[in-house]
Amino acid sequence: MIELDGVAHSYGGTELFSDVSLSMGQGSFHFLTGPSGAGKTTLLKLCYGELQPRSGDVRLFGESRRKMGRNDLARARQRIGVVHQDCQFLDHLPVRENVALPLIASQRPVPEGDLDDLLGWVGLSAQADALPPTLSGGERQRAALARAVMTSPEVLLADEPTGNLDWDMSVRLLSLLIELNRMGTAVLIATHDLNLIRTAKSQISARVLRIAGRRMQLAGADL
Ligand SMILES: Nc1ncnc2c1ncn2[C@@H]1O[C@H](COP(=O)(O)OP(=O)(O)OP(=O)(O)O)[C@@H](O)[C@H]1O
Repeated sequence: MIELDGVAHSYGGTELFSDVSLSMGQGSFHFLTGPSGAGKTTLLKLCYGELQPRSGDVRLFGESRRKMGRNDLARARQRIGVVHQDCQFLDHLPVRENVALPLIASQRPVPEGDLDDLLGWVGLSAQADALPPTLSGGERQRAALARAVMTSPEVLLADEPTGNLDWDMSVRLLSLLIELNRMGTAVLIATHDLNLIRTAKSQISARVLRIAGRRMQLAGADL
């Protein structure tokens, strides 16, 4: 579904990484870990076509990113859900409208029953009419996850989705991501949290990739 083949990326002439390859197939589960600044967010941006690689190829659903026009890219991105690290919301709109935004923005109808189900799934039914600034960190992350899956994406990319959460809330969020994966969504989570990775690996089969020193490798068996 998403493939990176010998990809390199640099900012302002400084190479961040090179020769990175990754294949996210249907129903796969990947973790991406590595030190701060190694390029995890950048790699996620390459995976959803936000950035073009300096060299190598990125294929989204079989199509090379280089050959995709704006409409092709928009179509591919409708099949990819992204939970961003900073999970921004429109603060003047209630949670339910924020969650529905991907449909509203692409002028698609919002099935209210599905929206209610989704809010229930992430445990935010009681907060549906609240404004984002009143949410806790865990509630914000769950609202961001609900928004990312509103369009039933085939792939979900999550950038540090448990970044500011306590352990119980991290495990709760992880269980939602695992449930989504069991329903067939390919999932990639960028995280520093090795305990989270170990917890996930006790429940599902996941590949753990580590990006460091400008290269990406499979992490050791202890992870
Ligand atoms: N648009 C940009 N222009 C220039 N440099 C950038 C840009 N985006 C990121 N960088 C730099 O590239 C490096 C990698 O950033 P990136 O956010 O991909 O790392 P990361 O592994 O996700 O870090 P963290 O774990 O701290 O979130 C950092 O040194 C960052 O400052």
